[in-house]
Amino acid sequence: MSAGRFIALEGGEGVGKSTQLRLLAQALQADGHVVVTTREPGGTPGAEAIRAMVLANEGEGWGPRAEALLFAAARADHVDRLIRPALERGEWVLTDRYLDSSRAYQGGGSGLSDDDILALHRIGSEGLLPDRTILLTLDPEETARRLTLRDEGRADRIGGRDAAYHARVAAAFRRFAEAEPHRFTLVDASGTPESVHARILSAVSGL
Ligand SMILES: Nc1ncnc2c1ncn2[C@@H]1O[C@H](COP(=O)(O)OP(=O)(O)O)[C@@H](O)[C@H]1O
Ligand SMILES: Cc1cn([C@H]2C[C@H](O)[C@@H](COP(=O)(O)OP(=O)(O)O)O2)c(=O)[nH]c1=O
Repeated sequence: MSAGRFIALEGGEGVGKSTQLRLLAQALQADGHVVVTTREPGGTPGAEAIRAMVLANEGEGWGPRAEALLFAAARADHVDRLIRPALERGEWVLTDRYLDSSRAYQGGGSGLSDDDILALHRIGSEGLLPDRTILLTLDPEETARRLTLRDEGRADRIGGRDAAYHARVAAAFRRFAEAEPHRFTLVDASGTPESVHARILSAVSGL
């Protein structure tokens, strides 16, 4: 039985992660693979319950440390009850966001140290990393245009933070990709969905 592979799509809000995840899943299924698609925060009932709490605009929200703990707890349930079992069955797992979003948002955006975020990941998920992380990059103007078309100005608690916050997030993602070239593939998210999909297909061909 062919071993499963674990792929994460990462990047800022609105770059096209969900769109590309669907296209990649279809391509892998056409290739005969069993593919599980999922997202973070979420993917299991417990993780989705945490998602609702952490992204809701109501109430006073969470400080960066509490936020990092909540995302790590959601991930622990997601890894334990969905990701690891699927990989052990030899299936492919594609997730829309994973650990590097915590590193970029709670680390780069909110200032927690990368060591602290990685320590939470060791505790929560035994440090499980994807076989490949695809980082979608897009200039902020085009990203904003796509978000406006999709969300008509609505934003969740984190998406609604200011441009400087999201610029720190984007810079953090790039730092991670430069530091771990074996795991990350940088993909230009501009152009038609099909053209981005073609770039992603060539990025995962080695897997
Ligand atoms: N290549 C593309 N060109 C133009 N619009 C796109 C492209 N890919 C996705 N979109 C649109 O942009 C918005 C954000 O895409 P989405 O896949 O939801 O991004 P993310 O999951 O990264 O937030 C959606 O309305 C989607 O239909
Ligand atoms: C997984 C994860 C997501 N997030 C944030 C990123 C997003 O603002 C939000 C997830 O919402 P999401 O649905 O991914 O937003 P979008 O589709 O616009 O990218 O949670 C973190 O801050 N830390 C994390 O560990």
